[in-house]
Amino acid sequence: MTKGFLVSYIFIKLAIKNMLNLITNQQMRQADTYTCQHLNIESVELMEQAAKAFVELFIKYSLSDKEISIVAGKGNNGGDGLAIARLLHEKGYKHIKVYILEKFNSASKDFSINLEKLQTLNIPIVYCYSLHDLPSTFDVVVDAVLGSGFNRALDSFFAAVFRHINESSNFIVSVDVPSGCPADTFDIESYDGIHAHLTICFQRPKLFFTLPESHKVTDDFKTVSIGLCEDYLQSIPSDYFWIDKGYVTALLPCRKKFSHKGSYGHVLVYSGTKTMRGASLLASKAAVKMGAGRTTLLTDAEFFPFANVFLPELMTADIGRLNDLNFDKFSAIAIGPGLGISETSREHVLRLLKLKNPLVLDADALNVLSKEDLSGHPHLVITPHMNEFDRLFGKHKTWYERLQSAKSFAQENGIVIVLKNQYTFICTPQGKVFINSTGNPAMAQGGMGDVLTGCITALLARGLKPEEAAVAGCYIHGFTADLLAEQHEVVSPSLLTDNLSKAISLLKSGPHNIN
Ligand SMILES: NC(=O)C1=CN([C@@H]2O[C@H](COP(=O)(O)OP(=O)(O)OC[C@H]3O[C@@H](n4cnc5c(N)ncnc54)[C@H](O)[C@@H]3O)[C@@H](O)[C@H]2O)[C@@H](O)CC1
Ligand SMILES: [K+]
Repeated sequence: MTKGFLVSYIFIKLAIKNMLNLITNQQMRQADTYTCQHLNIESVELMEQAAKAFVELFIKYSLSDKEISIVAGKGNNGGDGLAIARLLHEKGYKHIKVYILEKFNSASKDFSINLEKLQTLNIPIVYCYSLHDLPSTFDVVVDAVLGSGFNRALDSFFAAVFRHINESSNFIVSVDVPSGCPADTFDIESYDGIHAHLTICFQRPKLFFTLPESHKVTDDFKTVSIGLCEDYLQSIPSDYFWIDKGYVTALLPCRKKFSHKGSYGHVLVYSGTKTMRGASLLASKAAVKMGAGRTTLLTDAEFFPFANVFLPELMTADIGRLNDLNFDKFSAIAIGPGLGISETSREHVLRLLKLKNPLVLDADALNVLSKEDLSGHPHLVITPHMNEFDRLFGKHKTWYERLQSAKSFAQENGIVIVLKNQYTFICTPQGKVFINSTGNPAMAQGGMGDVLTGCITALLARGLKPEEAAVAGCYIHGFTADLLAEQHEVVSPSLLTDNLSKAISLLKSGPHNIN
């Protein structure tokens, strides 16, 4: 192992250590047991911590004047529900009612302890043996029937209760996981569990919630720390990591004293067809704003004046004199935005694939290739959306299957695949999947992908490895849009691009307010 490689290997290990590895329910239960033994606490204390963490977030939703119905099972998820009822009562919530579903064979120990505590308070408790014991409508429901212990198909009673809650509640907040959700098997074809408006997950988000299919199960999710031993959690092997701010900030290269434009790399952006040049301009502008030392747009000579007026920082190269171009001077190349589908486009992309330069392929650059063209390019990042991905790799029935295809292709062929999604998946040659936690629906507008391509290419040019550039590029792209979405209903690609460099400074320093 060379010294450079060793240093970067240790760095990646350390950096991964600081990120949330996503784990299964069963692993979470092991962490639960480990934490109690290691910290020498009773499991009921952990339940109290979980309930406190839930309540701390729940109260931010300003629901204290609403009628809160806690619907509880009799396992530990139900125990959490009872503790939450008590803690909300202590916080002054006046309209709390608890419904306990009596169709469990037995109650867990910690459920029973919490029931005893609850019975001493002035909170109505309804023991439900049939659907008729539940009210006809609910305002706010705290769903604490089934959590990670859900392990078999729902019988008709539970299915009917969940259907009733789904149909007659204004706002449903699930504790840890919506009741009846098979979070580890991803099998929701005939889902009959709770559909939450919000799920407050304990300690880790569930991988399933990052897949579009999860919209049947929860509209949104948030994660709270409940005090499980992080060292133990981090030691659990996982291929899935939730990207956080700290990880990305550590990846970003600094701008150093005595540096010059040559220190920050040179990006080349291939221009698109005459009708879609805006796409390559957006990618170029993103590269400039992302801090590339130089950015060159490869386009027809007749377009040079327009490009220069649009962005004076841009340099230009004549696509008509391609054979004279020395590609060695470019630290990273982007092709695809607005490229157009043609035999010439394919020739251009194949030519670039033969070079050693770090390369980002997006949009039509992917549409003119086959899966076979993509193998064995160690400096390659591809950024397909779902349709582009499925055209290359075949139709997929579910997002989980699609993710598995991307994960194995990236690993087997040594490339980075940025599979775009609300939570974009970055699949690496090491077989890991980094899941981007930033971004929002205000970004859904043509040109947004072109900006992402420019962001990733600039970071490649600035010296980041392909997987690092993809992770940091996606995070910053979404982070900028998240800040802007606080003030703008739509975050256009141009608006986002204009704010990239400001957002990077904020990311490094905080506070997070772009205006
Ligand atoms: N793992 C952790 O980190 C912690 C977990 N806690 C809570 O504990 C929960 C897990 O608790 P449990 O292991 O008791 O599991 P649950 O509370 O999810 O469910 C357990 C009960 O449900 C029954 N059950 C399972 N599937 C069913 C079905 N389809 N129909 C009817 N009954 C069914 C089981 O037989 C058992 O009686 C978590 O989701 C979380 O809410 C917290 O209290 C504290 C910390
Ligand atoms: K639940």
